[in-house]
Amino acid sequence: MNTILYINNLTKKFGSLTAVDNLSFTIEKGNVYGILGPNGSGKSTTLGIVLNVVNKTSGDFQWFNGNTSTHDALKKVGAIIERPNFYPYMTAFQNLQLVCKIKEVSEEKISEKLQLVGLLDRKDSKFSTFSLGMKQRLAIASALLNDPEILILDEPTNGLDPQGIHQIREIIRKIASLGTTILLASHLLDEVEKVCSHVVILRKGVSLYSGSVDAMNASHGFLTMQSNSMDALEQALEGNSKFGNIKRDGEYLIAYLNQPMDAAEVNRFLFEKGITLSHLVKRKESLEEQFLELTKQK
Ligand SMILES: Nc1ncnc2c1ncn2[C@@H]1O[C@H](COP(=O)(O)OP(=O)(O)OP(=O)(O)O)[C@@H](O)[C@H]1O
Repeated sequence: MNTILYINNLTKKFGSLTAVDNLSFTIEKGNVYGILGPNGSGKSTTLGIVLNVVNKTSGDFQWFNGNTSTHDALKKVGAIIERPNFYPYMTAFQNLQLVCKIKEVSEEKISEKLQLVGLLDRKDSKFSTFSLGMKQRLAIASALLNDPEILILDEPTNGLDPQGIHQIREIIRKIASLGTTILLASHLLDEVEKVCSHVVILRKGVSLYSGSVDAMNASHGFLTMQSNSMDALEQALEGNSKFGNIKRDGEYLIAYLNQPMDAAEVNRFLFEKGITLSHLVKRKESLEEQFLELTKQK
């Protein structure tokens, strides 16, 4: 495995508030990672720490197997963590020329990157005439000028209209397909589901889930049940390790599965315990339901 970033027990406190709490995860080359969480869950703080603009309180992180200093490693990182800001009276091309000078890279890359973000035909337009979506696309082109190993984006589609959102997501997918690793922070589950292969779900700085989006989708689902003896039903389910979280929801009991189990097997198990069901429905949670469930708990 080719590790791009390794984060181990990272913690950031602002006074008494713990913004990032013992966070650990690893970014491997070639994947698209999402840090997903509601506002204030610590996404931007985490990105700030690994980009050396926020000081950590404890824990560590290591870029590229620790073979280079963070300062040198960050030369191989492209990041957009603020609203795109360029010179308004200069054209897209002129702005990127300036970035090339600062980054000490060849201007030959400019057309290639403008093409990638769909702005080549607007290269001679002034930045001030760009829509927010175009500004964001120019920022992506700018961050890619030195062909970074990883592109970091903080809420890349914030404030954009549906078409702008679609364009940015398509561009992210294209960049990933060309081999660049991507880390993006988002509060939009839908965005992470559409764009990312891996996800770290944060709530109040704590990681609730870390793994592939597919594995999360492949949860074993849950059952909604009703019986004339709800207490006996609850007790029977609690005594079987195949069931995880069990909770009352109005007249129903909801039981999440730890392992695969079909409705017939559940029915048989309960019947053998002397419990008959008046309602039994098995459902698979959507990623959204899982996300809401995860961020609600604890
Ligand atoms: N400089 C700071 N001083 C004090 N508290 C801060 C500072 N920066 C962030 N915080 C707090 O840390 C917590 C995490 O903030 P952070 O911006 O990392 O969350 P986020 O998940 O990126 O949310 P958002 O999408 O709203 O920016 C919040 O409670 C925030 O108020």
